[in-house]
Amino acid sequence: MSRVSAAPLTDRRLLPEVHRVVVKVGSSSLTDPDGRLDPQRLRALVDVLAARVNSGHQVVLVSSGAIATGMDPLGLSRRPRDLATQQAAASVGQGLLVAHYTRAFADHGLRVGQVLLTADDTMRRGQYRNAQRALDRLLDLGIVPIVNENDTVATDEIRFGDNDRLAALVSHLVHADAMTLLTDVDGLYTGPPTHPGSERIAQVRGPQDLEGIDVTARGSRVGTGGMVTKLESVAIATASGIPVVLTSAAQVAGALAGEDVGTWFAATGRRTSTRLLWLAYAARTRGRLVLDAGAVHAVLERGKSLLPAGVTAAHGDFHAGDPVELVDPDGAVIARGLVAYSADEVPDLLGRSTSDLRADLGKGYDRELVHRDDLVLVRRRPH
Ligand SMILES: Nc1ncnc2c1ncn2[C@@H]1O[C@H](COP(=O)(O)OP(=O)(O)O)[C@@H](O)[C@H]1O
Ligand SMILES: N[C@@H](CCC(=O)OP(=O)(O)O)C(=O)O
Repeated sequence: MSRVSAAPLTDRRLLPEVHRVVVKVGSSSLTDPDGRLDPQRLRALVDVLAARVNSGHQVVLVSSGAIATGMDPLGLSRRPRDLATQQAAASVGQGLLVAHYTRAFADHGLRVGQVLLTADDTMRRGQYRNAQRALDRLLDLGIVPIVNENDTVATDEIRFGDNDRLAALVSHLVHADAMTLLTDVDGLYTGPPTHPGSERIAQVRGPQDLEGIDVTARGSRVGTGGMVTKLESVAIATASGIPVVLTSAAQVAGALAGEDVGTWFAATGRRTSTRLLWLAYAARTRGRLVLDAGAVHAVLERGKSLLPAGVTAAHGDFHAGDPVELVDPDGAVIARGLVAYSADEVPDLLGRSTSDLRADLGKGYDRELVHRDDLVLVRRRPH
């Protein structure tokens, strides 16, 4: 029987009981040494996930590997670097990848459903609800959703590129009890795993446990994000109450059984709105607003909206509704927010009181520059 609960899971030994898990597998765990899809590795993963589903649990699989799978049919010996060829490879590879999953899960009597998402789909309310409904229904029908980024329509500016952060947002979307990130290393190490002296970190209780850890080494040849995007993903998930196990695909059975494999990241916060989660951790900002000392105090200490009067400069080319950074007079980022005006309107507003703006420019120009509901304070990042 699976455990259904609103409180974050605090003990990894309870993982076998949780109802809904998201499992993200990276390209590096599905490929051979030449970077091509290795169907044996895919099957080994499916065997473990199918056993879990067949024992009454739900699994959402976030799988990379479309580009890697498309390399062979396109005659590419290396992973393409330019966006257009990556999109072509993903377009060819995604269908083949899902065909492999369809066959492998069918051997266990299970069906799969393909779900392709863009960053927008995990953030904008209309799309978000749609994706949530579809995923919920698939799970209710006993189907295993297989999620990937919709590579062919994602442009450079808005794409995730890696699936690590997508997996965290999907975990939030489906109210997962836990997330598992599977990669080509068996856990987080104190430094690049190939360096002598680097040691596996068994447990991370919060950002403080990550101080001094070197995650800058390039990832595998086929993967994209490396450990940096994995820790960003972990930060998103754990901050919204979802604990994470990071380990290798070879250890997935042990990880889901709650054994001491890989690295366990405890939940650090509670569920929050997806929009603010996105704003805090994942959105790419379009500009920055420089606050004076009074505005910094109002935003940080008094929970206020940001008014034009407290802003001394605006940089960037943003539209109303875009994410921007709020920085203090020294340039340190203190918050992120959705700005209510476009970049060309802002210069006329700066430093002016709302009554002055209303009298001069008319009603509508007395609104906040960034409303409190559209603002998140920037927490320390774990790297
Ligand atoms: N401190 C660290 N601990 C573990 N792995 C690290 C660390 N720093 C860098 N890495 C690298 O991150 C890589 C995994 O990322 P990536 O290649 O993007 O995998 P995936 O395709 O699974 O997303 C590993 O191969 C490893 O070399
Ligand atoms: N959507 C892309 C994912 C890119 C990728 O390689 O991601 P990852 O292996 O998770 O670092 C694909 O399916 O090829």
